[in-house]
Amino acid sequence: SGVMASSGQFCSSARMKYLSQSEAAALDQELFTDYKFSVDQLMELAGLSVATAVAKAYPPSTHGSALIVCGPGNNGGDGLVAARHMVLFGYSVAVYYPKRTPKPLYENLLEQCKRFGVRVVDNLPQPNDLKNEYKVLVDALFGFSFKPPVREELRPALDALIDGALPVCSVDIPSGWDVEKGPGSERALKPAMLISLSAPKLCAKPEMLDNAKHFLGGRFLPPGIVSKYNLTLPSYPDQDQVVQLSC
Ligand SMILES: NC(=O)C1=CN([C@@H]2O[C@H](COP(=O)(O)OP(=O)(O)OC[C@H]3O[C@@H](n4cnc5c(N)ncnc54)[C@H](O)[C@@H]3O)[C@@H](O)[C@H]2O)[C@H](O)CC1
Ligand SMILES: [K+]
Repeated sequence: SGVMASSGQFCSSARMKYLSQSEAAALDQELFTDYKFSVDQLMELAGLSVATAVAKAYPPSTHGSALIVCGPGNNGGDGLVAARHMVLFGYSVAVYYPKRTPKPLYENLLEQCKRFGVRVVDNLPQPNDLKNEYKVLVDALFGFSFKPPVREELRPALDALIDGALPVCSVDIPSGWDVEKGPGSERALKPAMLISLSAPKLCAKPEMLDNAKHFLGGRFLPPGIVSKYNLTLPSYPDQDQVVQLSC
């Protein structure tokens, strides 16, 4: 349990448990092997959480056109799920998905996107021109399995997020950051918002996030995992899937 800030938001950076990269991977594995979740199940909840948090901070009434940059792993899968939910929330949504992993999971999510009216774009405009077409970017390029430095093939996708001059909402990890040590260089992505999934990772400490908004999403962890990893999670309001952290 944490301290309630005057705003009513959860603030407990001193006591918040931040996961290392190996703890995040172990927790994830345990959900599949011991708790018998399927990837699809957790990805759906993760992606719905992302879409919900984006809509709270950048609602469709003011930020109605979104570009979601999806990477080759499950972080990209979360982005594909979020894209579909954002259409239902009233956004016009485009997805840029340059490196596709040929697995039914991702192929099915992409087909669902198309059927829901998500535009799949094969080329990006120059970073400076992104703001002519979009109001908000969702960074679903790399999650907790990322190991810097970024390989050449996905450098242009990351550069679009860095140079796009638009608010970037990062899914789980700001892409390009070290999962534990954070941004690393001056050129690093500076997201306007981070949606940590299941529990924040070390790079989500307030001193690294700067002034970015921070949400926690993925209200799906079994109590046994919460106690085993000593997670200090805020209470989610009502039946919400996301909660905003105030620090
Ligand atoms: N447990 C949960 O809360 C859930 C988390 N989910 C999301 O899954 C990601 C982690 O997914 P994973 O597939 O393990 O890896 P990533 O998406 O982070 O990326 C792997 C992908 O990226 C490539 N890659 C790695 N390093 C580099 C590099 N330096 N340059 C280029 N490419 C790189 C690698 O080859 C892979 O293809 C987690 O963060 C959550 O977002 C799930 O949705 C389920 C619930
Ligand atoms: K990301």
